[in-house]
Amino acid sequence: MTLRVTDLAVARGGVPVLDGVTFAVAPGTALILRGPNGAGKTTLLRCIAGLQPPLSGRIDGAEETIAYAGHADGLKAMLSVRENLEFWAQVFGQTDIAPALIAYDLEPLQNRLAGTLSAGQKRRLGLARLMVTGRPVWVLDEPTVSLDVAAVELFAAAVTAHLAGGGMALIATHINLGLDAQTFDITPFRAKLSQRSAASDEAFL
Ligand SMILES: Nc1ncnc2c1ncn2[C@@H]1O[C@H](COP(=O)(O)OP(=O)(O)OP(=O)(O)O)[C@@H](O)[C@H]1O
Repeated sequence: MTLRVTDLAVARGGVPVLDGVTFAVAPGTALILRGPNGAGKTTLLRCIAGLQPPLSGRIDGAEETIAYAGHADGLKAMLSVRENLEFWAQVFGQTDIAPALIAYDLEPLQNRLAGTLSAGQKRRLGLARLMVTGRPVWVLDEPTVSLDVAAVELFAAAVTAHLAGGGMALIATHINLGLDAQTFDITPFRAKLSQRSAASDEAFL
């Protein structure tokens, strides 16, 4: 099923940030979200992932299909790398964590407590989690933060394999991942200043 966003408006802290956002991500494809700092990428992704409601508009194809990776890795510090993946696999009704361990070169670290990993290693584990969800739509907010060049390549390979299996990816990033993907610049959809100040005024009433 295609992920379809239609005429979406989103707000942060009660202030409209984006308005009229429309795009689609078809099976087997990725869409790269672009836009300067503060443009609203995180806010948009959080709405699509169901973490906050939109102001208006439609999101279709997102029910029970999305695996979201935001700025926080969401690891269980007192579980090992392997136990973290087994935990998430169980949550999503999956069993096989081996491909995720291999894809992110986590086998040598599998018995380490997640809390003892470096920032980049934690990020690798956070991204490996996507693979054990079995979910087709990966919604990723700055996934390569803390990753070295080799790990970025592992990530790009994991996304490419996911797409080849009919998956989808919506990725906010400032770097070039080398993926064969379309880009979508959200800058033209920034809410008008008048909308922003109107909302702020309301907050004072
Ligand atoms: N809790 C908050 N309350 C009010 N405004 C907020 C809050 N969090 C973020 N904002 C504002 O909302 C706007 C959109 O922020 P958002 O994090 O979605 O942008 P972004 O495009 O992801 O930025 P970046 O590239 O820096 O990560 C920004 O102007 C930001 O300052």
